[in-house]
Amino acid sequence: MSLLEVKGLRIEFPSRHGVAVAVNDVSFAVSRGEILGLVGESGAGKSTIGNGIIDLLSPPGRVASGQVVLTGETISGYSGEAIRQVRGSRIGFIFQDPMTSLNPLLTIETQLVETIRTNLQLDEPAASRKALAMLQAVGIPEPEIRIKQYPHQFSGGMRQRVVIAIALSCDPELIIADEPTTALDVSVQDQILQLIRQLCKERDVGCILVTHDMGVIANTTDRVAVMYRGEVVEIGTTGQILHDPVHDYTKSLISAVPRADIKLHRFPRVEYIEKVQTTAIDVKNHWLGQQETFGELHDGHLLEVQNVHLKFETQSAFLKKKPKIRSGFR
Ligand SMILES: Nc1ncnc2c1ncn2[C@@H]1O[C@H](COP(=O)(O)OP(=O)(O)OP(=O)(O)O)[C@@H](O)[C@H]1O
Repeated sequence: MSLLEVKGLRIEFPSRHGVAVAVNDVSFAVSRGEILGLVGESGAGKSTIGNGIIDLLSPPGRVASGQVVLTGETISGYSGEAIRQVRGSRIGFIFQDPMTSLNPLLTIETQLVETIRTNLQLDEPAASRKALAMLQAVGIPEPEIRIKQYPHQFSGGMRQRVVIAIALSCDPELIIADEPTTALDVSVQDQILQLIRQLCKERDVGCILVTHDMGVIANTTDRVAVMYRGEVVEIGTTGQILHDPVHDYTKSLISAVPRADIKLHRFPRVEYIEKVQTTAIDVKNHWLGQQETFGELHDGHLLEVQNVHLKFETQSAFLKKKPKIRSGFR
């Protein structure tokens, strides 16, 4: 039996203007000790899935249909005390910015001990011993001294290690790590990812790793689900996805990863075009950074270029205006 099964999940955000479907018919499974990457560009619905699994959707978000099953128990539909018992003790969370997860006014010891005591019913001395052991496990040097300190006395990477210690302190079955290294200095990003991987393997904890970065996927995950506009367009082992991608969108994500062995003289080539109507768009030989030279664009098409989105309502609008860039390279 899989540790976690997500079956046909649909998450909606109703508003006065209609219902935005953020996640549509998403299914995947995670095994114990497995790192599953959820990858896709901004707005693909990755974080919404993580939040939906543990009922942390920001209002008015709601799980409209589908099921989330943890070790055979259907937890979708849980609320109040039932979902609080799942959060923290059975599913741990690691967010992007460690400062939002840590209370700046409390020592690391207080925060770890409180979490452990709330979830594991240990007395104070036992919880303190476990807190110290967790700091050791995540590689904090001189943990007996550091445990008495406050978050601002730690570097960003060390703070994220503390957050990992808190997330794992209650022996969860699953960790959801949402862009856990995006806010960190490049020099420590890989160390943190390898730490998450190592601890999940050692402790047989499943992990959903949310990222927009194919480089992170390549170095950290066992399997990958590629998300595009709220749907999983491709799922497979990391090796399959990286070396033998099937979907054009996956191919475009992979080609956007900078490679040290290839010297680029020009911007990366446009890789992915979605036709929302039937007329073809010829964007061959046009390069990002030279948007004004795009040619042959036909009425009513939406053109997607890796992480750069260009939207043209009509051909005449394109001729009159410069294309609008909604988001740039990361
Ligand atoms: N509070 C909200 N209200 C309305 N719609 C929302 C809300 N939160 C998310 N959405 C919708 O869900 C979609 C997916 O958002 P989500 O944050 O899950 O994407 P993501 O893939 O995690 O991107 P990012 O990496 O930028 O966080 C958004 O495009 C938006 O339509």
